[in-house]
Amino acid sequence: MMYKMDLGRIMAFPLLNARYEGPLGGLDKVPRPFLIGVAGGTASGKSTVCDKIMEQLKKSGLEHHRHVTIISQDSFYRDLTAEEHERAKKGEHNFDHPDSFDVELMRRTLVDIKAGKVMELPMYDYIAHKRTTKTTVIHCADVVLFEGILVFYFPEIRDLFNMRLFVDTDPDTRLSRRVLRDVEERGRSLEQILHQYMTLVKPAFEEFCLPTKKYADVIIPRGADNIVAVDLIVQHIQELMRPNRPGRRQRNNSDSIVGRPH
Ligand SMILES: Nc1ncnc2c1ncn2[C@@H]1O[C@H](COP(=O)(O)OP(=O)(O)O)[C@@H](O)[C@H]1O
Ligand SMILES: Nc1ccn([C@@H]2O[C@H](COP(=O)(O)O)[C@@H](O)[C@H]2O)c(=O)n1
Repeated sequence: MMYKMDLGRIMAFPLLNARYEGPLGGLDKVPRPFLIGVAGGTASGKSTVCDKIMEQLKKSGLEHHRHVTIISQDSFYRDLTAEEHERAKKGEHNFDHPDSFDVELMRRTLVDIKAGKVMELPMYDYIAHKRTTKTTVIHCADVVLFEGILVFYFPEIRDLFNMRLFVDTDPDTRLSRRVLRDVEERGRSLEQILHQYMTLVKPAFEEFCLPTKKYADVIIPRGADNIVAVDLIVQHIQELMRPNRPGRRQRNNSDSIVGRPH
């Protein structure tokens, strides 16, 4: 019998829970889905890097075999109280603090995704400051990219990743991109953006996001402009997922890929 479990608007359909082995038969020891965490400051290019990785995995002809999905940590913002909502409208709610996220929901959802469950995740509306009725469905994914400012902050989330990337873009570049994006796409005034940035976003980046860079397997300077880094990452994923790869094994969380920074 199919039943629907409501996880605070994140739904799981356990009937469809059978682990998808795909056209390649056994997966050897490479975990599927292969879960990649992508962290970095606001407007560093996390989403753009994820898009490039997905695009290149598809371009390489793997689309017949590989399903790639991108999820945003923003789908896991806690619901705001009426009072918090009023503050958010003035750029005075701290969306960059770890307490802004529903970490347990995030963890359960990622664990379910790793277990092969079909999930439907709500998308986030930055104008209304809440999750929308629009959803992304995740099923049969071979590679899942999970991007967000604090995806490496929580140990219980960090430890779930098979690969960790940190997008390291100059703060001036990030601020200028954020201003343009938030005016164009998130319905913000310049004054509100700068006030929120200086009082909340920048201090939280320095306190909570930047220190998590040390957990990355690969640091990507300049984000999606760094074609070499993106190419190397894609090649590595392809190599890991190549069928019948000799010596393929489950990655230990302490393994380095290009070199773990200290
Ligand atoms: N390499 C780049 N060159 C120019 N603009 C970029 C570049 N990377 C991202 N952007 C733009 O900057 C903004 C933030 O990028 P995005 O990938 O959404 O960052 P994040 O996911 O880290 O917030 C977007 O408007 C995007 O189009
Ligand atoms: N209602 C919201 C929710 C989040 N933010 C800001 O978004 C940033 C995270 O998204 P990125 O794509 O930039 O990584 C974060 O810095 C929050 O300040 C917001 O302004 N309003």
